[in-house]
Amino acid sequence: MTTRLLNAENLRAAYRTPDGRQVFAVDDVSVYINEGEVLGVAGESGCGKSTLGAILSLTTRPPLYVESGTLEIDGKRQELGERSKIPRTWRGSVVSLLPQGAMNSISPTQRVRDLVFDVVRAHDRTVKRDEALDRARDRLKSLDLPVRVLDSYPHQLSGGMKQRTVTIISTLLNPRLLIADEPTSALDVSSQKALIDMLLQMLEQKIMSGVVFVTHDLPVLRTVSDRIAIMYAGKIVEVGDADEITERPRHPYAAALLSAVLVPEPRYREMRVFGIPGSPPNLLNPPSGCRFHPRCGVAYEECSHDEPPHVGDELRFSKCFWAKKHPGESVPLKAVTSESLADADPVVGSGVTAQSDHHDDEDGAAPAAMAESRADTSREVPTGGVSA
Ligand SMILES: Nc1ncnc2c1ncn2[C@@H]1O[C@H](COP(=O)(O)OP(=O)(O)OP(=O)(O)O)[C@@H](O)[C@H]1O
Repeated sequence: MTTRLLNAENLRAAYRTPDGRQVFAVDDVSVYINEGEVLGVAGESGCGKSTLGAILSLTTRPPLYVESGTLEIDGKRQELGERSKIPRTWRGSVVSLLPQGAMNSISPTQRVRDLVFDVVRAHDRTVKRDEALDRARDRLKSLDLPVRVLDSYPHQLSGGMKQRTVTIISTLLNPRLLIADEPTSALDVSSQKALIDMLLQMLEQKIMSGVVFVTHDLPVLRTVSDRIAIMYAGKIVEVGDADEITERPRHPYAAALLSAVLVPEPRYREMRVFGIPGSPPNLLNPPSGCRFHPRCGVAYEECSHDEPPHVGDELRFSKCFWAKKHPGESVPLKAVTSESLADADPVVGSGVTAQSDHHDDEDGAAPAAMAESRADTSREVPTGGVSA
């Protein structure tokens, strides 16, 4: 039986610019996570992923503010908004953030053990130094990592070990939910694999019960996630099972993101890699209708002025007129390649480019370092590059 860990509904948050305008970087977003799940959040730079991570981890600070929305974790409901008071215990022990670039923010003059003490102490004033260090030692041992890292300065650790160490420190309070923002982006593939293995081990050991994994790296997401949410211009445009999304995208933006993944494996060299034309909109003044329509190769006339419909159920949906007119179908990659745009049926957009026909037919091969990260779900990764 699945148990709901997080329900986040109708989240809306904006940055206030110095001249008093508002940039809604997350606009009416709802997501959920079941106990034991990893939810991947993908999208190009500037689509609102980190902002969503900040809202979910209750770490928003000016100029970002949450206008509205609700968070429910383990059945406990919290209204969000500028005036809402978040119980202190929620931050760190209910939900914890592993922020982007965390490993570079450790003070070079502080040993890891001092950081451990500071973090635990910040949440529990009564804790003794030895207790905090014992907790960290036990945690390192349970994850098969050397306890000597506690005596190290950050510069004495490799990039991969530093990232695993900050991950352990940010989960010392056993949060129910970890929000990991681009945790693998600065790592080489073997360090990525080590971090992902460790996160999955932590889930198994119930150190935390769910992870929101934010990245623009779709191959990594497919490996680690149970479900993936695709974000575009502050909105979630498609959600589904990780394999479903990566193999049968139902939103043209998801298809375009997949098409932009580089494919270094020799057997895929003949595949074409397309970019996504244009760039995400300025959120000060987003396009009307579907925000992707100016870049979409299969857009209809109504996409430019009407809000796209929600097609599907909470397990698998996309917000798209094309999906509404083609229920259950994945975006035909052939129909959105640049060659075939000229023949494509009612198109008003400038052309999403997508990968070759081979994609539909071929099974993927995982980059060696990532392949067995999740033995129970053993997802194959068709590509090895970084998208978007
Ligand atoms: N301080 C700020 N003031 C105004 N707008 C901002 C500010 N910070 C971010 N934004 C805008 O908010 C939007 C979402 O940014 P966010 O960092 O959440 O995106 P992202 O998808 O996480 O990108 P990245 O992968 O580059 O971190 C962007 O359009 C960005 O321009």
